[in-house]
Amino acid sequence: MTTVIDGKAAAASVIEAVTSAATGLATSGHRKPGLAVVIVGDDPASHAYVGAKSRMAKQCGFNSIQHTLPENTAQADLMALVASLNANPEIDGILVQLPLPKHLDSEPVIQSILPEKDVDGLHIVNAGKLATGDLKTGLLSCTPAGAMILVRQIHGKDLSGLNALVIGRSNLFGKPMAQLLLNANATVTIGHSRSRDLPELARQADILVAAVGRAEMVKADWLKPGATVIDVGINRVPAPEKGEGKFKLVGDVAFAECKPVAKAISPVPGGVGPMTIAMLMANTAIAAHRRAGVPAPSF
Ligand SMILES: Nc1nc(=O)c2c([nH]1)NC[C@@H]1CN(c3ccc(C(=O)N[C@@H](CCC(=O)O)C(=O)O)cc3)C=[N+]21
Repeated sequence: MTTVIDGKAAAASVIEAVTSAATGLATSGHRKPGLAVVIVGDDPASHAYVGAKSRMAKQCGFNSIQHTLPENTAQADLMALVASLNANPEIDGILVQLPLPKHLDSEPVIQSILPEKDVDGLHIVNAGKLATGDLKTGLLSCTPAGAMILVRQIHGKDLSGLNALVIGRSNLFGKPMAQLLLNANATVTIGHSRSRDLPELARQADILVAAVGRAEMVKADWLKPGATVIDVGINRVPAPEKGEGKFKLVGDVAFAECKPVAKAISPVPGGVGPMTIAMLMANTAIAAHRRAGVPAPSF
């Protein structure tokens, strides 16, 4: 029987550990962890995600603040807000929701966040620590860190001898995911839109991680029988069966046909998505402990 990986349950247990870590800080006389979420513009999907993050932060016992800036915000004003959050001693974590409106350049904004407050793990210092094998002193990118916890549920910590394929090469996900898998001793391949034969690469993978943003691209005949499949895609597609003009979420993996071939598979929704938010909370708790000079928990 195929295991359908329960991302909601895994996220709930991370959140429980984060909440008790936050309580521990508060009862030992420290500030509660402070998370600042910055959102620019009116994109409804972004507002939905940010709302979920702010709610979860409150649930964890954090001091959660949200800055909502208008669509026409200037680059300099966004940079100034980040500078003030960097300087604010009550703030342990800063997240600038992506994507930003087209007239803004996200890279200088992200790189201006203090690395120790970069709970998205996107600052070059944090990316560089991961790339050089330091997984202890920086902050890890949330979605790959969450996906890795799901992989560990199936295979344990040591992936020696296993072939892993990551489809997608973004700084946000593909590259850090590949590095986490490599760090766990997997034999890692990164596939992407210019790869010659993705299905053939996929058929060699014991662990297949799909993050391309193309609905149900990975088919059953791409899988090595017994593979573990982690679906990072989030695609909103029309769902006429739910009614006219309705949509549903699907991943990058054709779930129904792949499930019988896989050993384990993460669904969309209810797989990696909830883990992303949980790891954001985990990073904020870690950052708060470090800034308080208290040994940080690991998740
Ligand atoms: N600076 C930044 N950091 C991010 O981490 C970041 C971002 N910008 N921009 C957008 C993406 C996307 N993202 C998700 C988080 C949770 C779910 C999630 O919980 N999804 C639910 C379903 C939610 C629904 O129904 O819409 C699930 O998969 O079960 C999905 C996607 C974080 N992102």
